[in-house]
Amino acid sequence: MTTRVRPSSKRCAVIGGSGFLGRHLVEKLLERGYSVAVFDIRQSYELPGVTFYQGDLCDKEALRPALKDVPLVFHCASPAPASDDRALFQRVNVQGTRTVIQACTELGVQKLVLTSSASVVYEGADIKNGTEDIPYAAKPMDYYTETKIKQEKLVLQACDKEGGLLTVAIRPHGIFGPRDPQLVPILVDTARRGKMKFIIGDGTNLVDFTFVENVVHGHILAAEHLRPESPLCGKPYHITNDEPIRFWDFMSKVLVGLGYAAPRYHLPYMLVYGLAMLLWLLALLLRPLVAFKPTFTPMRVALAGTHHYYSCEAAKRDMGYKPLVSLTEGISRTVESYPHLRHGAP
Ligand SMILES: NC(=O)c1ccc[n+]([C@@H]2O[C@H](COP(=O)([O-])OP(=O)(O)OC[C@H]3O[C@@H](n4cnc5c(N)ncnc54)[C@H](O)[C@@H]3O)[C@@H](O)[C@H]2O)c1
Ligand SMILES: CC(C)CCC[C@@H](C)[C@H]1CC[C@H]2C3=C(CC[C@]12C)[C@@]1(C)CC[C@H](O)[C@@H](C(=O)O)[C@@H]1CC3
Repeated sequence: MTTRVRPSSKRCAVIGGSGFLGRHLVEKLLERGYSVAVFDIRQSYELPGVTFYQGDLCDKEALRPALKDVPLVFHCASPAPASDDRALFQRVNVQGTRTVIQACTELGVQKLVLTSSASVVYEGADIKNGTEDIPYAAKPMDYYTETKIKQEKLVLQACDKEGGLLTVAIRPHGIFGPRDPQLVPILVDTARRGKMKFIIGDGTNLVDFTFVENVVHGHILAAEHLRPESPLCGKPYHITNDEPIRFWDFMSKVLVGLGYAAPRYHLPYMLVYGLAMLLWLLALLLRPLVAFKPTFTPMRVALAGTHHYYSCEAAKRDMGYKPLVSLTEGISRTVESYPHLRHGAP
């Protein structure tokens, strides 16, 4: 007779656990007494209590050992949003997520928590205090968003309260914190090239930036509250700092904290957006001849010049969420963590 090993409830797997959010999540899970299997295409660190499995999440056979006897899986892997490789996004975020769901189902995983994004409802127009019932973007602004929508739908539709896999999606927005590979590094790179002198639009647009530890907290609460009878099943939840801030104030605080000048001169939003569209088209047309990647993409310009902040009331109500780290504290911890990006650093 074969006896099935009952997975320990303090075991979990983090797909994408070598990444920025993934590693912060792994560290907090370890602190809370979980043992963690990390599955990622690359291994970026070593930690006691973590077993690494290196592989591509599109490969079910590679995934199986990492998800075996694990009741809880976090899926926070994705190609970098800055990539413009549509086929890669489609393969990893859509096909790969299908594979993750199949593997979870076949191996008897009980809960799957997906890191989605608040951008799944953003199409360039203002969103003020947006709730989870806003429809998905009909015209997603880039391939990343297009495939995050498909991915979230797949995961939420897979939720089976009748003894099968339970699923929930967390939609963070503008994650920042120590070791972030994109927001602060891109900002500093743009400033070092002298391009952060300008404010796009009138500078009053409010945006959510969310400290990474709050995002982690939201993921763990979601996992621990996900049960067949809970309202979380098959639902998306915004996780924010609950402190919308002017986009340009946030950028200025980070820049000034690192010793750079804050942007000062205003440029009309429509002018910069039009130029970004032109550049994007040019880059597309010239791609066979020269490869160049504009810094100011239409998506980035839209994010910099419109309101986009979201309500996290549903997460407060259904899982007792409350941000643990304030924006001011988060910004100061982030700035301190980048000595090598300070103005004048070698
Ligand atoms: N950073 C943000 O502002 C933000 C905001 C909202 C949502 N998200 C979502 O959060 C998640 C984590 O983002 P992040 O900022 O930590 O990104 P990241 O690039 O630091 O981490 C992603 C990880 O996924 C891994 N990965 C990529 N393709 C893979 C594959 N085929 N197989 C296995 N592993 C693979 C990468 O190696 C990397 O370690 C993503 O799903 C992203 O869409 C990020
Ligand atoms: C070039 C300048 C105008 C600004 C430079 C900073 C930008 C690089 C970041 C400001 C807001 C950021 C952001 C993302 C990427 C980096 C920025 C554009 C995301 C698009 C990354 C992917 C996430 O899913 C999005 C989300 O929904 O949270 C991010 C939104 C904010």
